[in-house]
Parts: sequence; structure tokens; C-alpha cells
Amino acid sequence: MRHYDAVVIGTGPAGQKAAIQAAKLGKSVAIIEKGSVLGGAQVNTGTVPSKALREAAMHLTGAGKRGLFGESYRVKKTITIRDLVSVSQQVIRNEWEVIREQLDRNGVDLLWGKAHFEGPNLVQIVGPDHAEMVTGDVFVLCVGTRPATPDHVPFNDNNILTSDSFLQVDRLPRSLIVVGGGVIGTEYACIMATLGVKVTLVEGRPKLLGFIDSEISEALQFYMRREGVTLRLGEKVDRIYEIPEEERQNTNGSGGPQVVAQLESGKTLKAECLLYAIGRQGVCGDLGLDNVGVAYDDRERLSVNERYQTSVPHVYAAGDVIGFPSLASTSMEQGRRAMCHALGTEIENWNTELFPYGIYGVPEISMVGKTEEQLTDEGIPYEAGIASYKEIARGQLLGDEFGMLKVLIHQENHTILGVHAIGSGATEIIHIGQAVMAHGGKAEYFINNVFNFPTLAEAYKVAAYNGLNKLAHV
Ligand SMILES: Cc1cc2nc3c(=O)[nH]c(=O)nc-3n(C[C@H](O)[C@H](O)[C@H](O)COP(=O)(O)OP(=O)(O)OC[C@H]3O[C@@H](n4cnc5c(N)ncnc54)[C@H](O)[C@@H]3O)c2cc1C
Ligand SMILES: NC(=O)c1ccc[n+]([C@@H]2O[C@H](COP(=O)([O-])OP(=O)(O)OC[C@H]3O[C@@H](n4cnc5c(N)ncnc54)[C@H](O)[C@@H]3O)[C@@H](O)[C@H]2O)c1
Repeated sequence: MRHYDAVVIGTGPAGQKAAIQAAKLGKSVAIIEKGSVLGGAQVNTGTVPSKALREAAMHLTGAGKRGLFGESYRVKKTITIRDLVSVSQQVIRNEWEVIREQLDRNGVDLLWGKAHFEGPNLVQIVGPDHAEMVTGDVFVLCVGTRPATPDHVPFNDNNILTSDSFLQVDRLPRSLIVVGGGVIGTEYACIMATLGVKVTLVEGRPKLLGFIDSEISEALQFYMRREGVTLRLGEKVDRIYEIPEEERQNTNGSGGPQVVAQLESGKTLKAECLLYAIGRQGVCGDLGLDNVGVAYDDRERLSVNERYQTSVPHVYAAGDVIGFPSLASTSMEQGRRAMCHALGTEIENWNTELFPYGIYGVPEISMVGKTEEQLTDEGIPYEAGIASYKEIARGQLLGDEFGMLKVLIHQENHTILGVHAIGSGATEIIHIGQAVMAHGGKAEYFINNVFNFPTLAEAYKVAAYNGLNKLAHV
């Protein structure tokens, strides 16, 4: 039986970085994967395919360039699912190779099969054609999540779909109901609307993306409505069912409605497909955690302390399995930090407050730090400095007249408390604000330093002037 200093379960972003960190610290490490491919949700069903789909949609429809070339600008008249999928498959294959090479290069043992704890330090791995046992001193559980699929929704892989099965659909539906205005629902609603699909989004709360700054979500909602998306906010779905085939053919013909969503308010929505995206569910139930003494909640997720340690000291967890924010970006860093602590290597920064969020809707959104609502609730005095992309030469060059950057500035000491961006490059330029915040920088930093011209980064300077000018008049 092989013994390892560290054993990681799951090859998603959390697991990859945990395993490589152990190898870099000179430890023997194994990583276990139950699927047939590497990379978890990030590479196969989540981040990469959805972003590849978005890039393809943006490129093929010319969206984002319409401010420059006119509303009717379109690169390709008819877009097939093949156009979209081919881009995504190429990127996914490349990611598999990159992960494989990184693991090999660092001497991480990759063990294929489903991991199951047989004792506190003993794991059985059952693969497609073999089974083996390994022991480990420390474990990092990075098993991720799967889409929540409540029993009352008749999922069928054809027209009532989760975000996993949505990627397998071989046609572009003419109409789509999206249930859930969280990150997945919002991103796919935007992508599909860009492709010309008639989208209706139902969200139980009064706004999309509950955790983002309200001004930004209002701007997003305005843009989505302008692109033809119907938003049913503050509404919940009561019942979802397929229209029987006979009725469909008799009344609608092909491409017509196939699915009905009845809302609690009494409204009836019909569309060719429905995407159900109301959150994700853990997969800890069949890990054998009873044999270790680690408990999981009713959604099969794990609780950890600030060092990513479960209630059993040698067992750590990172990534989606520990809940919010459930991002590939944060999962990687959680995995790395968990492994460092497990192997007795302290790292300097345990701060999670500057973890950024990137939401790849159309338009793109990003944030770091506090929202206006949080600052108000916490009684922190601030002023908002705003730059509209209309005032930025690069915004004009890109044809993005809609974007904006908002910098929240402490009223007294002028430190930066939060940065919120919507529009082209939002997920990139956010890191400028993040770096300044990490170093305790003030709004004056943006005024007193020169930025390349023309860049979107210039928006920081304009926002800082705007905020400080307002403060001068307080
Ligand atoms: C549609 C969609 C879009 C997304 N877009 C973004 C985005 O743009 N940016 C972003 O930052 N995040 C995004 N995310 C979130 C991101 O994909 C996840 O946060 C990330 O993949 C979580 O990483 P993880 O390592 O925790 O788990 P996962 O990536 O889920 O990987 C877990 C791995 O563990 C394996 N596993 C599970 N149980 C066992 C077992 N018993 N034995 C062996 N192996 C096991 C699984 O097979 C899987 O490979 C998106 C998610 C979705 C669904
Ligand atoms: N760009 C990114 O970083 C990215 C992209 C996609 C997904 N993800 C991650 O994937 C995870 C899952 O995303 P998600 O969007 O499925 O979940 P979520 O929890 O973010 O959002 C679910 C939404 O559904 C709503 N809802 C719940 N029940 C409802 C009902 N019956 N009717 C109408 N609305 C209802 C909730 O109010 C909530 O807004 C998230 O944690 C997210 O971080 C990240």
C-alpha cells in the first residue's frame, strides 16, 4: 500500500493548487480523480465552457462592437451550435494537457478512481478497472459540487436542463426560460440573449446577483432589458412541466414552446428550453466521511475554520465544497492555503476580504471590497467616485459607451473601500483597485500617478477626481 505525506481528492482548481503546493514543499502527494477527465467543473462544465461560449457569442455576433459599428453589425449571420462548441472543445482539450503536464512536472501522483475513506488516514480508490488503498498524513478534500436538481423539477437533458446538461444541447433554442438570477443564470441569460435567443429570467429576489452593488445590478438589468431579456424579479417558480409532444406538434410546430413554468404569482411562461440554476449541491455523501468523523450539512457541504481545517485536524477542505464564494479563482487560493497550513508552512496573508468577483455577463461585471449597501449598513462614511466609459478615450475606441467604474472612497482618510466595474475589461481592471487596496492606498494614488493612454485604467483617475471633488464640497 502506498503512503503519502498529503492526499488531495478532486482535480478541480482547488485540488490542483493544493497538490502542486505540497509538491513544491518537497512532500510526496497524490491527487485522486473519479471522473474520466481532469479539471472538475472549472474545465469541463463550468468556467471554461461557459466563458468559451461567451467569447464565441461575442465574437460571432459582433456584440460589444455595436457602439462602434452600429446596431446592425454582425460578424456571422447564422450561428450554429457547432460554431460555439468547437471553440469550447479546443480550449478544454488544451486545459487537460496543461493540468496533466503541471502535475507530472511537479511529481504529483495522479490516481484515477472514486475516493472513499475507510478510516481516518486510509482511502480506497475504485477506478474503472482496478481498486487500491492509499494512506496519507493529511488530506485536502476538493470534491466540488453539482447542480441542485430538486425532485419536483422533471429534468430530461433535452429541454429542462441544468447548467451541466445545457452544454450538451445540440441546437440553439429560439426561446429560453432561466430560473435563478445568480451568477450562472445571469451569465447564460446574457450569452443566449446575445445570440438572439428570446430569454425570460425568473429570480426570487428583487434584483439580479444579490451580492453585488445595487447601482451595478441596476445598470446590468437596464442593459439586459435593452437587449430584449424579460426579467421577472421577485417571482418564484411554482411548477415546471413539459408540454406533451402531441400538443406541441399540433399547436406549435418545431422551434415552438416545449416547456411551461408556472409562477407563484399565477403567470405562465412558455419556451423551447428551460435552464434551472438556483444553486449547487455538495457531493460529500458518498466520501465515507463517517469513517473519519467529519460531518457535512444537509446540502452535503463542509464547514471549515479560517485555515480551511474541518473538525478533524488532519482533514482540510477547499473550493466549492466549503460554500460561498464558490469561484474557480478563490478555490485555487483556498486549496493552496489549506495545504500550506496542513504541512505546517505559515503564509503571510489569510485575508479573504480582497478576493475579487468576476461575472461574465454581457456586459462584464467585477468587484472587490465593500458595496455601497455594506458600507451604509456598517456606518462607514464614504463617497463614490464614478467614471463613465463615455469619458474615457479607450471606452470610445472600444465602442463601449455603457461601461462605468465606481471607486468607493473613505470620506475622512480617502482609503479605497471598494471598487465596482461594469463594461469591457471590468474583470481585468478590477485588479488595479485590488492592488491599491491591499497596500492601504488612497484615492490620491490615482491622481498622482500617470496611466498609459488610452487605456480603461484611466477610469481610475477620472473616478478618483470625481470622488475627491465631491468630497471637497462635503
Ligand atoms: C456554469 C459555471 C460557470 C462558472 N464560471 C466561473 C467563472 O467564470 N469564474 C470563476 O471563478 N468560477 C466560475 N465557476 C465556478 C467554478 O467552476 C468553481 O468554483 C470551481 O470549479 C470549483 O473548484 P473545486 O476545485 O472546488 O471543484 P470542482 O471544479 O467541482 O472539482 C471537483 C473534482 O472533484 C472530483 N471528485 C468529486 N468527488 C470525488 C471522489 N469521491 N473521488 C475522486 N474525485 C472526486 C470531481 O470529479 C471533480 O473533478 C463557474 C461554475 C459554473 C457551474
Ligand atoms: N463568473 C463566476 O464567477 C461564476 C459563474 C457561474 C457560476 N459561479 C458559481 O457557481 C455557483 C452556483 O451558481 P448559481 O447561479 O446556480 O447559484 P446562486 O446561489 O448564485 O444563485 C441562485 C439564485 O437563484 C435564486 N432562486 C432560488 N430559488 C428560486 C426559485 N424557486 N425561483 C426563482 N429564483 C430562485 C436565488 O435567489 C439566487 O439568486 C455560485 O456560487 C457561483 O459563485 C461563478
